[in-house]
Amino acid sequence: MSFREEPGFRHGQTARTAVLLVNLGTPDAPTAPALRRYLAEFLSDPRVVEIPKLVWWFILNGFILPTRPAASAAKYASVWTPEGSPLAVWTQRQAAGLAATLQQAGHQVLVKHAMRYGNPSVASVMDELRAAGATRVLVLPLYPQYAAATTASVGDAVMRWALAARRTPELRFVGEYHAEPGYIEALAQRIEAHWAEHGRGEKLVLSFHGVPERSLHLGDPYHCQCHVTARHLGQRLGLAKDQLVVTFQSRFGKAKWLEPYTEPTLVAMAEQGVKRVDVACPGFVADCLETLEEINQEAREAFLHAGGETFHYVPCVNDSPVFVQALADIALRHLQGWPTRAAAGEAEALAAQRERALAMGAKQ
Ligand SMILES: C=CC1=C(C)c2cc3[nH]c(cc4nc(cc5[nH]c(cc1n2)c(C)c5CCC(=O)O)C(CCC(=O)O)=C4C)c(C)c3C=C
Ligand SMILES: [Fe+2]
Ligand SMILES: [Fe+2]
Repeated sequence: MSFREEPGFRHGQTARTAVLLVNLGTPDAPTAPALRRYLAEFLSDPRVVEIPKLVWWFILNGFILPTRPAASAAKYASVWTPEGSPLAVWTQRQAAGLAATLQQAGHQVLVKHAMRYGNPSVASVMDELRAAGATRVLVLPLYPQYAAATTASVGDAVMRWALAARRTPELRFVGEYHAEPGYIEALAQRIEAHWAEHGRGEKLVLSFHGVPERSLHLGDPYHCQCHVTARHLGQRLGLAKDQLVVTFQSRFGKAKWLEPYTEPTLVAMAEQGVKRVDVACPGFVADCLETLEEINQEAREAFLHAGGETFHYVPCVNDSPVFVQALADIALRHLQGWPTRAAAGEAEALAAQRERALAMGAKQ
């Protein structure tokens, strides 16, 4: 095994601290070829589909990749913006907002974003950070609830990059922030602002991305953390138990996933006489295909078709200042002990100068 060449080592170069935001990723374009590349990478991750490798290889290459890309591309086309995929646009804005917030608070920290699948890849951004002199990297996955399929997979990608590095930076990973006060507050304010503008539904449905139910029995804390987020949010909004409904969406394949499923729940509500619902997706911090198409188009249609009258989708926290501040709070808590102040950088440069002077003295 050979290890990557590093940027040339220079005495006195200021060691830099970095924060890397990582989200799931998205195709480069709403086209079948771009979807095929993206889905091939995404669905080949053993963290995402946990069935025997060979069996899955045949299913993926024999059935899914020949058909799903075209169908998914049409869905992506319905939410694509002039600036690109919504997930990519919001993630860039979150990184820019976090950089500005940390800078305004006097911290000199590099902030970049990467995508677990697609571009910019985790490996390419870690290379950029190393080239910029980062020797300490805090990895902050954009998933408030920990799941092996998402959070652990981000860790895998960073550690895979590190396995081939000559000089590995110091690494820290944020695992979860499902009960972070700033995140709950950002969600609550989004919902309250929506109510102030549009009025309230009879029920607030909180739809989280699903995972196979098996992962719950294998010890994944995701299901529990979704419910904790929902409980905090319900308390903050002053909702009674029967006004709040937690559901899980985006089921993939035939296995049993976390229940209740979002769309059948909405249909059942409409059939039972609920006329008006609000739906929010707290597990997604950025609007994306799963919120804008699956919820705001498909689930809306199903609810209205089943007799519901008014369906309101509440947008994700995206780049709301309260959420960006929450990201900064989480980052600063995990950065403790690492130099992030300009003064600390200068102190390091001075120490290096002293080291050089001592080395020169020793030679004479
Ligand atoms: C195959 C199984 C999947 C698991 C397990 C899974 C978990 C999971 N996903 C997210 C967040 C997102 N998923 C998104 C899209 C998406 N998810 C899957 C499959 C699984 N997800 C697929 C095949 C797709 C692609 C779209 C499609 O073809 O249906 C997205 C949106 C990306 C975008 O570009 O907008 C997000 C975000 C979480 C949080 C999660 C587990 C907790
Ligand atoms: Fe997903
Ligand atoms: Fe979906």
